This record gives sequence, C-alpha cells and structure tokens, in this order.
Amino acid sequence: MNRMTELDIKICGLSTRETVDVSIARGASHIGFVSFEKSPRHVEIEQMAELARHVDGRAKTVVVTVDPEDGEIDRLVTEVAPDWLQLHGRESPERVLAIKSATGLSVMKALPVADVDDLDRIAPYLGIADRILLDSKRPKGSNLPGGNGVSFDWRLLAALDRTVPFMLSGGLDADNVEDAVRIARPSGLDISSGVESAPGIKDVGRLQRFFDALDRIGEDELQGDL
Ligand SMILES: O=C(O)c1ccccc1N[C@@H]1O[C@H](COP(=O)(O)O)[C@@H](O)[C@H]1O
Repeated sequence: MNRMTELDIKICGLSTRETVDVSIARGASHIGFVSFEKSPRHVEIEQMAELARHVDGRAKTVVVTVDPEDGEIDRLVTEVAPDWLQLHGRESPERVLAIKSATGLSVMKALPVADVDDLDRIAPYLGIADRILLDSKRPKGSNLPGGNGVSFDWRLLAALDRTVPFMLSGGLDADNVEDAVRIARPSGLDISSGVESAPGIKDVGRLQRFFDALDRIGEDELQGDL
C-alpha cells in the first residue's frame, strides 16, 4: 500500500518556490500559505499569488486566514485563487457557510483540541465545512492561533466518530508522525513548524526527513481513510 494514496499531506506556511517544489516532489497534496500578519509565516497577497501560480495545479493550494473580513476574502479569492480556504479563527458555522457560499471554494475549519469535550465543537460544522482540521490550543503567551509547534493528546480522538473527515495538525514532525498516524488515524496531516529551522523558515533537510518518515509508515497505520 502506498502512503501517498492514503493520506493527504499539507505542508503549510511556505514562502519560497524551492520549498514548494520539494514538498510537491515528495508527495504533498496541499500547499498552504498563511495570510495573518502576526505570523512569521505571513506572506503578502502578491507573493502568495505568485507562489500559487508556481504550484500550477501540481497540488491543491490552501490559504490560511484567521477571522477574515469580507474584503480580505475577496482579495484572496480574486488575486490568489486558491483551491481551499482554511479558517483558523473563531468563525461560527454560519460564517463558514457564508464564506463557502460567497466564494464557492472548499473550506477547512480549524478547531482547537485540548480535552475530550472540545470534540463536541465539531458537530455544528459537519455538512458545512468540507474538512475539519484538529489542532492544539494556543499555548499561553502565544499570539498565534496555530503554527505553535505544539501537539495535543491524540488519544482523545479515540472518542471521535470515524466518519468525520479530519486532518491532524499541531506539532507534527519526522520523529512523531508515525505515532500520530497510528494513534489519531486521520485522513490527512498538516505540518508547519516541524519542517522549519526557525519560525517561518522552511528547511529542505527537515522537509526531506519528514517525508522519509512518512514513507516508512506501514499499512497497518493507514486505517484513517473515510
Ligand atoms: O502557521 C502559522 O503561523 C499560523 C498562523 C495562524 C493560523 C494558523 C497557522 N498555522 C497552522 O497551524 C497548524 C499547526 O502548525 P504547527 O505544525 O504546529 O506549526 C497548521 O494547521 C497550520 O496551518
């Protein structure tokens, strides 16, 4: 069984053509760009548009945004034309539906998880968001809702209805990804800090190590498909 046909892999927070190319060559299905000024991974819309054109259909493009206003969404859709929007703030199900209807794009809704009760927040988004992204909660002192390089207890997901289409994120790296897949059984993985040499600086060596680790994952771990 080929890992690449079984799991979607999103590499997020890219800002160079080189790291886009390495990610795609190694099997990334989704390439993420961050539109959030407080983030070290933020890229301006013009640069994002250039990178999205560079992807040129080789992978799905995803713009990560946090509680975006309509004007920002309009610009992102018009100038970047991504395949997906990732909503990583406090967007309500109604807001997610409004954004999805207005843009016609696929929408991934990020939800923070720290304990089992947090999984109850998923249900209102089902049938609205095209995918749920389960991330860790923002650590104390961080001004970022994501991209903190922190994992949550994946064993909590044993309580999750297996039909929920979710991607797993939060602190994934080459050393823990096999455990993450075996325990959480997601249908996709989303990684940012774990393939960086410093906040916002993607590292080709770390990207290669991450994909090497994915390639070692065996058939038994790949049971998260929908
Ligand atoms: O990466 C960021 O800076 C970011 C900023 C604002 C919202 C989301 C962000 N990133 C997302 O965070 C998760 C986990 O990242 P990490 O691997 O723990 O660093 C991922 O979904 C990114 O898309």
